[in-house]
Amino acid sequence: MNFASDHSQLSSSIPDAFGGPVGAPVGVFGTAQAHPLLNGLNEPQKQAVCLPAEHGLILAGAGSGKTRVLTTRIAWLMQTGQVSPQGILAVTFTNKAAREMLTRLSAMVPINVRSLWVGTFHGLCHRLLRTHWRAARLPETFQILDTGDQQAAIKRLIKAMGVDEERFPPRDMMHYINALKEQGIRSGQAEAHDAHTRRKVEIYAEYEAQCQREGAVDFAELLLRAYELLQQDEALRTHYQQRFRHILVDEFQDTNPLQYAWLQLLCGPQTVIFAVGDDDQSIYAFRGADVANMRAFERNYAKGNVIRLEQNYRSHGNILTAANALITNNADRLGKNLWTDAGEGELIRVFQGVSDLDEARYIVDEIRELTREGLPRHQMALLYRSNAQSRVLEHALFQAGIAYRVYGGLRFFERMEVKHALAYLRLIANQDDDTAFLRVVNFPTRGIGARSLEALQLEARQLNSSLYNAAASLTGKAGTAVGQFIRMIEGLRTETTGLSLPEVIDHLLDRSGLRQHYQAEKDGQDRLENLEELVNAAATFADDPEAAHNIDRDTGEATSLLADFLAHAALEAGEHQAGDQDEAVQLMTVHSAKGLEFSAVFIVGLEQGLFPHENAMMARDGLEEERRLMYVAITRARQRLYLCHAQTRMLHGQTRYCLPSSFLDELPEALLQRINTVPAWSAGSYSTGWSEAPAVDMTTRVSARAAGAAESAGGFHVGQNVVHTKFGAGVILAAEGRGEEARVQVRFGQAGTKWLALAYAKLEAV
Ligand SMILES: Nc1ncnc2c1ncn2[C@@H]1O[C@H](COP(=O)(O)OP(=O)(O)OP(=O)(O)O)[C@@H](O)[C@H]1O
Ligand SMILES: [Mg+2]
Repeated sequence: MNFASDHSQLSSSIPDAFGGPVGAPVGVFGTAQAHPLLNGLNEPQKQAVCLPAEHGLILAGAGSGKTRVLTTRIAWLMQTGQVSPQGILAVTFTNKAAREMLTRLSAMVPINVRSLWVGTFHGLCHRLLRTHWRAARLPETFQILDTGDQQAAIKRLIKAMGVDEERFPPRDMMHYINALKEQGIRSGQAEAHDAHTRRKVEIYAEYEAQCQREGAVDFAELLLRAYELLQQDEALRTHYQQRFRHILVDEFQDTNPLQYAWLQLLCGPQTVIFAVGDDDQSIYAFRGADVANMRAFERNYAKGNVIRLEQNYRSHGNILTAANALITNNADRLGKNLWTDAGEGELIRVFQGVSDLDEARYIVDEIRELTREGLPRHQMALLYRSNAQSRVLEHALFQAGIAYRVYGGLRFFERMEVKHALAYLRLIANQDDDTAFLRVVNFPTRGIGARSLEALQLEARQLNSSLYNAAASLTGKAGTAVGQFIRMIEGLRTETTGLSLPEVIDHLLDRSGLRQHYQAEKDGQDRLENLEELVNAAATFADDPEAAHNIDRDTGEATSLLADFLAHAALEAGEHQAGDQDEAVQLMTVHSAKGLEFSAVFIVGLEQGLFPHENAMMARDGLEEERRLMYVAITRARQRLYLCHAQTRMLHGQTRYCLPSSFLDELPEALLQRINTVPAWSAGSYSTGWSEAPAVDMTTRVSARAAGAAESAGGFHVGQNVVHTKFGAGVILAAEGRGEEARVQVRFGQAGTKWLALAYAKLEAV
């Protein structure tokens, strides 16, 4: 099938978009049920895989096989000749999930799965826009702005408009713009009833114009543009409606209204939508996801075809019972039962440490123990609520020599030096990209100062052109310096013509001076290695351009590899990091753990204010969303689950005294094994009901360590009277740690109760 970018050619090619008969297969519950692909599935799962060609919804809890059913259904539809690979559109939640799905599919059906449209909403919309850039009113070389770029672009705009950054912080403006885009609202349609909002709408309008001028597309724009493209272009819409006979959506509970509307647009009279989801795992309401979509879908599409899967194949009984007990505290659920025949398994270990450092030490000890027991490292995951929590854990793992991998932290492509190199690459591809221009015009330093840039920006505004094009009109000293930069980019463009992608990058690293810059820098070694890694990444990408799954390979049209690679860099969510190792412990936020599973899971930082997060308390139904997040976290575990919390934690430069998460109280006590390193005298003074420690070996081991530490907390003891140079007289309530880490909690007469690090605090015994 020729799937060209010009839709005028499309209609003639539609008939061969799908092969084989369309419609319900003969004997769905007869021969189909005996199909080899269905081996090992339970009855409701088989029924779901073989659902006749009607819309359907699988509503089922965690680990019940939703993703497996969805993947098997794709294979089954193709193998039974109901649809050709081109007729499938499958939406996954992450690029990693898309890759996994393709790997599984290629093992199930003997076809080249590369041509399948399987990806995230963002990835699929990007593919659509790349193919139909002209119809979408975009330049062929349009660039994707990641979140950092977007914020920088808004900041630049706010400055150019002379708007007060304090009153309209770029970050807030970014959230405002994205929220509107996610509801499908353009600046022209945005409502404003007061002066402040009117100004925000103006900024939004200017931002839209700036992006259009520069050929820049942010993440929210990818979705909105693709939606508008289909909505406004009837021929194109009809083509895709006829092409995609089967649309399959995983994690349906987390679609936002725009994504749902996009799916509806693609759904023609003959299209069948198959959605799977779990309302209890809806965790993106803060980003506009709406579980109401699931109800609407059930009402308007799935009607009678709602299948529930109730057997969980992932977790042992105790883990599942704990998850079920927790989630029953939420009101307004669609209601599901989950059971397992895997047996109860082990108790859930609940660890209480004196501090975050203690928590990290315990985790390291346990990882070593699990390793001794033969569990591969990549089967262990540390899940936390906020990215900031990873630092202490990373430090402890690093010190212990345990390989680890952080997902969703600073992605490879977001590292400063990599972004610099990519900015040169972007300028080679598209000279109107002002964000890239500003990033590197004076990096490495070329004596182009803020003044010159202001003059250039003014010139560009007057000419209504990009900075690159305005440079020629710039006179004086500023003109000379910027002119040299422009000549360098022009030189790069001619010199790199005909080179392969890795060669282009290799060349620009030298020509731009980036390589020399980091060679000369004292701590530049890491950065240099990352730049070399970028060349490697480009080589891998060039060998296997479909790896990104964003680009339409069946158009037959030569798409620019450079543009593809830049899109890949912007869309790749750090799932393909450099130094990818199988033998690494996996670290990630609970949000990014969605859909995944691990043999052993540590949920860390289970403290009030952290998990549930304090910000959530402000939002409507915030606690319920946090509870769903906790449900997701617990249900990632197959065999062993650790729930960890600490009495004190350093966060954002402050030591906080923490109470255990209220979620811990929602778990049946009989399922838990308490492990406590807080000395009795200390735990007693906070009476959280945690002091009784079960007599297991581990408890004895860690408690002994903590007790030893407490006795020698810098020579101070609980109950001692002390005086502090600033806070005055007080009494010690608790003590912990030794040496550099020794800390005491003091109740001062006037200043209240504080934790103080003895290495720094000027404290004296009286
Ligand atoms: N019938 C079955 N027999 C054996 N294992 C199964 C069966 N169905 C699913 N599984 C396994 O159970 C695990 C969970 O399946 P899957 O990831 O598809 O669940 P899910 O419902 O998508 O979970 P989540 O809600 O967390 O995304 C996987 O390891 C899967 O291979
Ligand atoms: Mg799943």
